[in-house]
Amino acid sequence: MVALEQNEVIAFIEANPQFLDEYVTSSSVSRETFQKWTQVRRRGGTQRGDSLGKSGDQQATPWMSNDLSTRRRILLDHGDQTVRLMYELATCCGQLTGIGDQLELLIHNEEGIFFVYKSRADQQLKLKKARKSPIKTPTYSQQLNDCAGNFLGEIHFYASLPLKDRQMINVVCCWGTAALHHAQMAKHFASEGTLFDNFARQRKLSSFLLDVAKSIFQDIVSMDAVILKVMNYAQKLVSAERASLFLVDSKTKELYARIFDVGQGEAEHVKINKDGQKEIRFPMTRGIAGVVASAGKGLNIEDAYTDPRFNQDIDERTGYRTKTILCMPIFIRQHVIGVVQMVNKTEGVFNKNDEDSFEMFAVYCGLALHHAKLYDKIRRSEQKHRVALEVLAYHSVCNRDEVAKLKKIHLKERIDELETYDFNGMRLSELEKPLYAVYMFKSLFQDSISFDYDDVVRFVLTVRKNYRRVAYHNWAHGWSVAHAMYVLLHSKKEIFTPHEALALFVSCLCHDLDHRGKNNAYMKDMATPLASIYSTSVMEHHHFNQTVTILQQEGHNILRSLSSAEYKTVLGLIKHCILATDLALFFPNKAKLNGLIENGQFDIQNVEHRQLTQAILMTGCDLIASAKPWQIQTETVKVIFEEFYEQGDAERINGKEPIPMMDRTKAHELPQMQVGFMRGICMPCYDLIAKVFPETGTLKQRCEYNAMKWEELADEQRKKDQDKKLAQQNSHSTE
Ligand SMILES: Nc1nc2c(ncn2[C@@H]2O[C@H](COP(=O)(O)O)[C@@H](O)[C@H]2O)c(=O)[nH]1
Repeated sequence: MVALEQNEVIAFIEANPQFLDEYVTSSSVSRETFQKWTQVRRRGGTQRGDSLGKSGDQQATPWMSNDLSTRRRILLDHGDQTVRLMYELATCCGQLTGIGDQLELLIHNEEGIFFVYKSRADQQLKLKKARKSPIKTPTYSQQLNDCAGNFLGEIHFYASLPLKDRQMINVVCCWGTAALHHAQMAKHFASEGTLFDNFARQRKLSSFLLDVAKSIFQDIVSMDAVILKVMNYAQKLVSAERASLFLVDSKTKELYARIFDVGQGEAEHVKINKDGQKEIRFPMTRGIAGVVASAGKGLNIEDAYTDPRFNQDIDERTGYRTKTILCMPIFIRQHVIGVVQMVNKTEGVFNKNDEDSFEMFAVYCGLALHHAKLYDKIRRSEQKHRVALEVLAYHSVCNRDEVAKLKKIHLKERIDELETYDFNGMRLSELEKPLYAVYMFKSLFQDSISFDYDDVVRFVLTVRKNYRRVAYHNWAHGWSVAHAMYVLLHSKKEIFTPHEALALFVSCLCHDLDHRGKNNAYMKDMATPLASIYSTSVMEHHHFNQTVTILQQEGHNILRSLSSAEYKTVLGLIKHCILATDLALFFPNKAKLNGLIENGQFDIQNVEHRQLTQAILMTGCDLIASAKPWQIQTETVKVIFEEFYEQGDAERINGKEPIPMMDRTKAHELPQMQVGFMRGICMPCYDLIAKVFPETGTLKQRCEYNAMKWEELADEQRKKDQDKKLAQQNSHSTE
């Protein structure tokens, strides 16, 4: 192997700078040799890494020494001096790369961009405004950002830097800026005791507050239980011998102990019994707790008996000797609702940290109290609600006499008059309607569904009881809609399965349960409780809910022979059908079904198509009055508008202008409104039904006839109005 001349070696290295870096940092060179080399680099006055910037820091900064504890101390002691820490970081980079005299540190702040240098005179760091256009361009710039990504400054290198050095600087600066962040945090905490104690305390406080939050939201059982748990935490948090919670009695301006004397460790506390025998109660003008509750500010008392405000009575009553007190107000919505008091620090007095932690604890205590109060309030209102439901259920369920009375009446095998849409349910007596409803149920399902006859009787009678005595949306309407569905199902038994037919019939009978004679728009405008429960189809959701409530009453479950899966399916279909009676849903349903039929895609065996058909059938039955003989139509419309006008009157009383249809001052426009309703809703509905079930064509014809009759009346009304107008004009002209 030929030995190379020294100048050949130097020429090669200068021509291949990365070779030296790769060789020096490879395993060919031992750690000791590497460190010896870097020490050598450190000693030379002009050698790389001794100074920083032009003025240079001639005093070498031992970043390369083995023991960096001194440097670490400098970092921690200057945690709040960002520029100093950045200077140290730049110095470190200079030493690592060996070009400390060929780099500069620039910092950016709201006043501009500045060079950082150490003055030779006093070795202090100085800032010098940087030129807008620098004299020379750095070969490499390392950005320095803080942990939030804010730009702090940059280190400019003016010597060529191999890739490895740049990567090393990048890594060091990443760690350096993170260390800078933590040094700042540490400095902040260090002002209140040792760094690590504060971190430990913060960690303990955080886990305590997290536990409190968990106990509030996860295992809340009662207000006392939560408060007791919270008090125990707090007592341990500030190492107090005892803890007490006093609540403000705003009526008597007193404080009373909700939980008193939560002892160290065990869960012993003086539970306040209901008759108040042991209750600790005193005026808000007395004691440290009274002062804190009145002023709304915390107090840290180092020697209770030397403080004139201290109330010794309680010590005398309990035989306990109070020395130190830490007392904080508890706020809910800016009001002091109580005070929480820690007594006798286990060692010494309560310090600043205890005060800070306890202040934060008091917030959580307020949260716990507030939540517990809300929870107790909810629990009480739930009990009240349950009682109300029990009372309601008792009075809204049919009684034995009603059932016996109905069962006495013999049901004919067949009531054929019921098998036509023209049947006039209005002429039935209050007893015949439920009887005929039971008959229709029996006639439709006796061969397909197993049911208890008495259940059906009770169910029908209770459904009747749960319709209100409003002008139109009453039991007679429910019965009439169920009758229309009966006629269809009786004539076309094969269309729907027994369960589908059952759902359809029951839905019609129940579809307006507990209707108040007001529509959904009214319920929403008046912000009624129902409107706050249901966001869409308010009344229809309520009608369904009432149906389920009745089915759940003892002796009313007409579906009890179904399996749980069948029951769930039928109930789901009942919900679908009742919700479909919301006229707002008719239009999209109609458009969909018409589209399927016109495109030749309609398939009655398709589940979705069946449900659409069921929805349109519900609307058709719901509006059956419009397809009844004219006499029945006019009688029904009379009560419909009576109900409309009552709603309009209620809206006026509440300062709202009713729509014309509900405005009794526009009663003369009724015929025209009916024309609109018949032509715009009823006719399209029956037209669509006839497309699916051609034999229902009579409904469409009857509806057409009624629409024409309303048009005649509307014409007559228009003529009258014109004559009246003419007469008025003539009378004005003669005057
Ligand atoms: N203007 C008219 N409105 C009518 C008529 N028949 C019924 N209706 C209204 O339609 C819906 C039906 O839904 P329901 O389930 O509540 O009965 C309802 O708002 C009725 O007031 C009519 O002939 N004219």
